[in-house]
Amino acid sequence: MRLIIRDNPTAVGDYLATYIAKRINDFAPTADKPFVLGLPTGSSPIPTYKALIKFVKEEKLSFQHVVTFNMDEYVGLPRDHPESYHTFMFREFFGHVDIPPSQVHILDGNAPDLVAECNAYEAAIKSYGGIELFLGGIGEDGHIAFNEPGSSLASRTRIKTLAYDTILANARFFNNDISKVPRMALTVGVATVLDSREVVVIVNGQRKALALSKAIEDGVNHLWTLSALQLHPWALIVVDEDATAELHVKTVKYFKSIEYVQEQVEMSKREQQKQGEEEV
Ligand SMILES: N[C@@H]1[C@@H](O)[C@H](O)[C@@H](COP(=O)(O)O)O[C@@H]1O
Repeated sequence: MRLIIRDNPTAVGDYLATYIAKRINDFAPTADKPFVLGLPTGSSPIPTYKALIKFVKEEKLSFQHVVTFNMDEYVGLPRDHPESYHTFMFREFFGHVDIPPSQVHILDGNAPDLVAECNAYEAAIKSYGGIELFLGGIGEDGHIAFNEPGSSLASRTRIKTLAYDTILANARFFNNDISKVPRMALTVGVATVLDSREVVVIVNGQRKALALSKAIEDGVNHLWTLSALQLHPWALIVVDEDATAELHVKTVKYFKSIEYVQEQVEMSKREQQKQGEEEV
């Protein structure tokens, strides 16, 4: 697992957008071989979405051949409600990039048969050969998607009852009226996320500092479902300075040193390449 620390949420967003754009461009997606991207909602990904939109406007990136799967959706909230994750995604991202709407997948929290809806979602992910990169956010209790504390680390897309802490945290999107926050959601499972070839998670702010330390400094534990990332062969967590508040100084120094060494390696690769080009 790698941990990248940036000064603030905007710098986190810029880092992630550059990272994701490079992954998509290097993949060189086509209609027959689309790039399959998992996406989150919440305030954390907004700076990343803004920076990605800018790349698309500057024609440095295209979502023409990108297929997306969102992490979760509330149950019972009308699709066009301002706080549904459908509305959020089109307002904050899809409405501003060149993705054909037919390539967007978001769970339907109003489906007549919610279990069938979840099973069909897993099947749709499989039909595309799995997710290439899953971008995620976390809750203050360390939940990834809506995999609340105690969720099975082997879980798949399913219906989840929300933890009281999550209902309280999300009340800010419903005029601070707890009674308006849906009690249930559909969410991809921890195993769905772990099946992706790469997982990238955003953690911003001091209120998520404890979750970050539990997830990376303690063992794998279903009470902090983000910790399951320790089992993933290619996981990256990008955080702002505030989110590191509960980490040991040693942990922060260790991950910063890894990034520093990586930069040195890349710099010397670039220099060798330049020298080679000059010799030709
Ligand atoms: N189900 C979503 C999560 O997928 C998201 O990661 C989290 C973080 O929200 P924010 O980024 O606003 O803190 O909110 C909800 O709980």
